[in-house]
Amino acid sequence: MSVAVVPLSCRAPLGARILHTRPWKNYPTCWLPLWTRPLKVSSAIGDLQPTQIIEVDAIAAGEAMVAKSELEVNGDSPEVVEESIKEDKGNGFPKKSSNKDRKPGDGTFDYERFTLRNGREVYLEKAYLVGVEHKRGEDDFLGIEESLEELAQLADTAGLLVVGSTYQKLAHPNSRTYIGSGKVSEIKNAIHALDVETVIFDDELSAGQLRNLEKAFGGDVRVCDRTALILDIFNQRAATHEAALQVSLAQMEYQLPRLTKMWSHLERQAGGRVKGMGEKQIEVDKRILRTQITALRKELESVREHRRQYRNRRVSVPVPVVSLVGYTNAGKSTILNRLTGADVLAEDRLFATLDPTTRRVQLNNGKEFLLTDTVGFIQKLPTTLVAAFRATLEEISESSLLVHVVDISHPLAQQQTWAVDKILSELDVASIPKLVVWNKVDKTMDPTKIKMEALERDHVICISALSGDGLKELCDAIQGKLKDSMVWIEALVPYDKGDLLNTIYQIGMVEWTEYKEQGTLIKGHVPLPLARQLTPMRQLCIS
Ligand SMILES: Nc1nc2c(ncn2[C@@H]2O[C@H](COP(=O)(O)OP(=O)(O)OP(=O)(O)O)[C@@H](O)[C@H]2O)c(=O)[nH]1
Ligand SMILES: [Mg+2]
Repeated sequence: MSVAVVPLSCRAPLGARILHTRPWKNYPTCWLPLWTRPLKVSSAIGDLQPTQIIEVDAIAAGEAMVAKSELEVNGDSPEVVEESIKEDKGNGFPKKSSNKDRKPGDGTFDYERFTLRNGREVYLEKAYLVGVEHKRGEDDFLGIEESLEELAQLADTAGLLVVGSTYQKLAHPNSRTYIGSGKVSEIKNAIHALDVETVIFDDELSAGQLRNLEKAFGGDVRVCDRTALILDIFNQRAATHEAALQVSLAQMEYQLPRLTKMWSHLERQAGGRVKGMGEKQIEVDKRILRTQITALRKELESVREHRRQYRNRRVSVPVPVVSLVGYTNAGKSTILNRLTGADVLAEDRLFATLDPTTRRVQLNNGKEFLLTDTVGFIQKLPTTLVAAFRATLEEISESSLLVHVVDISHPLAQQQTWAVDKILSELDVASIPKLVVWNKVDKTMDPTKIKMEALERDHVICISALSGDGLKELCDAIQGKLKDSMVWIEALVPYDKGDLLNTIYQIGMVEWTEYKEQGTLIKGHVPLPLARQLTPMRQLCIS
C-alpha cells in the first residue's frame, strides 16, 4: 500500500480515507494530531486548511494515490516527498493486519470502529492507558485506579476507544521511559495483540520519554500524555475566538520542547544522504513556533483587553457577580440554565464548558445578581492550561461570591472537592466568600441522609439542579452570603437620583427608608462598588 504526503490543495479521490493530517508551516491552526484519525474524503475536503499536509490512504478508492507533495527543506529548492509504509519485520510479533491494511469488502475491514459523533462519521482509534503509582504526594487526590478511570473518561470524550489499561508501582519514574523496561515489553505485547494505535500515559511525559517510548513500542503506535489529551479535548471544544487562541497557545507551548520527532522522516527519506537534515529542520521549526507564540500572545492580549473594557463597563453597574466553580461534570451549567433560563450546553461529558457565560438571576423579591458559569476543573490540571485560562478565570477573581458545585453522587466527591480547593488556592481567590453546593442529590443512594449530613455542616446546600429541588434554598443562601460580603451604609439620596435608588433596592439589602426634605434616607447593606459610588450621599447624611 502506498501512502502519499500531499498538500490539502491537492484533491484526493472521493472515497479515499485520510489517515492523518500533519502540521506544516503555519502552526496556529495546525496541531499535530495525537492519533491518526481517518476521515472519508468527501466533497468537503476542499474546506480543510491548505497549509496542512495529509496522508491519504488511497486503497479505499481502489486506486493508487499519485499525488506527491513539495516540501521546502532548509530553504533549498522544493523536494518531492513520498512515503510508503514499511513492512514491520523485526519486532518479533506475528504481523497483525491493522484496519489500514484492510479493504472494505475483503471481510477484514473493521466497520464497527466508524461511529457517528455530532452528525459526523468518525473512526474510533484504539487507546491503551498506562499509569504509575508512586509515593503519594499531597497533589494525588485520586488512587491510581481511579485516576486511570478518569483518564478513560477523558479518552472517551476525545473520541477514543479504550481497549485496555495497566499501571506499575514505582518509587521513582524511570527517566528514560517513565515505566520500567519489563513493563514496556508487557505493554508492547498487549498493544500489538489489541491492534492499539495510541498509548496514553496518566502523567506528563518529557520529550525524551515520549520519543523513547514510541521507539520501544515500534510501528505506528503514538504515545501521548494526559496533558496532550486534555489539550486535544479543549481544542475540539473551543467555541469562542479567545478560547481558541488560549488553547492554541497552550498547545504550542506544550509542543515546543517536544518538537523532536516530526521531521526525522526527512532523514529516512533521504536515505541518510543528508545527515542532520531532520535536526536542522527542528531548529527552523522551533524558531517558527516561537515567532508564532509571540504573535499569538499579542493577539490574545488585545482580545483580553477588549473583554476587560467590557467588564469595566459592567462594573459601573455594580450588580454582584456570583461564579459557579467546581469539578468538571458537577452540574454547573445545569444550575445556570435552571436559574436564568440560559441555554448553555450541559451534557454528561468532561469539559462541556470552556467559555464563561454570565446571566442575570432575577429573584421573586425583586433582587438580582449575575451568575457566571466557568470552565470545570480536574485533578492534575496542566499548569500550562491553568496559566492559559487565567484570563478567563479573572471572572472568578472578581466575583463577590463563589458557589463551589460538587457532584455529591460521585464516589470520589470528597477527592474532587479537595482538587478544586487546591486549584482555587492557586488562583489566589481564598479571600472571596464561598458557598458549597452538593448537587445531584437525586442520584445518591440515600438523599435524606445526604441532606442531613449537609445540614450538619456550615454553608452546605443540597440541591438537584435536574429536578429543581433545593434551588430556592440555594438562592436564599446566595443572598445571605452576598449580604455578608456587603458593607453597611447610611446615605441620603437626592430625589433626582431615582435610578440610583432603584439600583440600591435591586442589589442591596435595605433595612430602613425615610423620606426627608433633601431626599430619601437609606440604611442597609450594599455591595462595595455601590457603596463607593454612594460616597457623596453618605457624607451628606453625616453632615
Ligand atoms: N441526576 C442528575 N444529573 C444532573 C444534575 N445536574 C446535572 N446533571 C447532569 O450532569 C451532567 C453534567 O452537567 P453539566 O451541567 O454539563 O456539568 P458542568 O459542571 O457544567 O460540566 P463541565 O462544563 O464539563 O465542567 C449532565 O448530563 C446533566 O444533565 C442533577 O441534579 N441530577
Ligand atoms: Mg458546563
